[in-house]
Amino acid sequence: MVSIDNFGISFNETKILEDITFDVKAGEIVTILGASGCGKTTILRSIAGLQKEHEGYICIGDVCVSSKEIYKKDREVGYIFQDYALFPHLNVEENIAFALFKLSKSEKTKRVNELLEQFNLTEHKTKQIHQLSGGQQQRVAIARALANNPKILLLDEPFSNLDAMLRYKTKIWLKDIIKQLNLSAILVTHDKKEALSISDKIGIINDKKLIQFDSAKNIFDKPANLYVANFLCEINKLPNIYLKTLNLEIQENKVCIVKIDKCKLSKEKNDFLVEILDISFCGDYYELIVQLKQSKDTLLIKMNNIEDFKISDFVYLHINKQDLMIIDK
Ligand SMILES: Nc1ncnc2c1ncn2[C@@H]1O[C@H](COP(=O)(O)OP(=O)(O)OP(=O)(O)O)[C@@H](O)[C@H]1O
Repeated sequence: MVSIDNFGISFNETKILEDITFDVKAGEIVTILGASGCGKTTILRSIAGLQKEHEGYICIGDVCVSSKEIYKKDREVGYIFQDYALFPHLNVEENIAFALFKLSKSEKTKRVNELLEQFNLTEHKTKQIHQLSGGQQQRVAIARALANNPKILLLDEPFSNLDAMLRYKTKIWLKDIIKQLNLSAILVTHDKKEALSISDKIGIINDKKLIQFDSAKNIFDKPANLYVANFLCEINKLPNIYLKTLNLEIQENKVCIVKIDKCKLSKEKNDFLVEILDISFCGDYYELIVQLKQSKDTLLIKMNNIEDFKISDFVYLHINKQDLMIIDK
């Protein structure tokens, strides 16, 4: 297990992160999500011991490895970097062996062979890195990160260099390895769909803080605030006129949202007449932009079937009351 407690960091006297607290249990995958530059990689680097100066504590198991008072360089951490950071002048087996400098020659050979076998790399062991495909390079990076049997696995955008199918397969494969080896894994990605599908828990960072940390399902179903909802889900913020018509009163600091696939259009009459401003074909669904006749507010709608609707048609907007969510601004 890895515990991050009250973690904070500044660069050149500018605070980047503060009060970050979360745990990753053995066998658990946690994904850190947030806008570019919010500090995701900095968290991974600090856990790996590559970023020495920070506030708070990082503990691996029962041992505090990082605080103002203690700094333990030797941590049981494997790190898969975004660009894999493989050594171009070393071949596959040498790249993997590099992590095993503490072992004797015979122990090293034994472990490298085990890893080559486990990661299906034996036939490529003497190849240079540039002679490998993206997926093979990634397997070398994973083998190297796991060579010393770490307890913690850190993954920075591990799938970004792979095509869609390989990305999907690798995600399942990596998830299995993490569960089998009972690792605590922390992953950084920009891909929200990937985060939802691979993670046991997701942490969202905004404005230096961890604003929500929960299971993927809970975050998706109950985003803590408008930032999380906008970041992870596709939503509409419902305009005041909509709420007024429904006699729905909400506090000043709250907003009412609805997911775009929960908004339906039909010719069946109700209070919410809308004009269809645009229809986009998106493969297996359509996206429509509609404008409320009463207020000129626009909403985005996702529908599988648009019947015979056309741009400039006037139709009615239907949203079930149970699909409305009232959350913090
Ligand atoms: N060693 C450093 N010295 C100064 N500033 C740094 C240093 N490392 C990171 N930063 C700054 O800290 C902020 C967070 O960087 P970080 O790489 O952790 O962000 P990120 O969320 O991983 O970004 P991205 O999603 O774009 O990879 C950025 O503004 C970055 O410029």
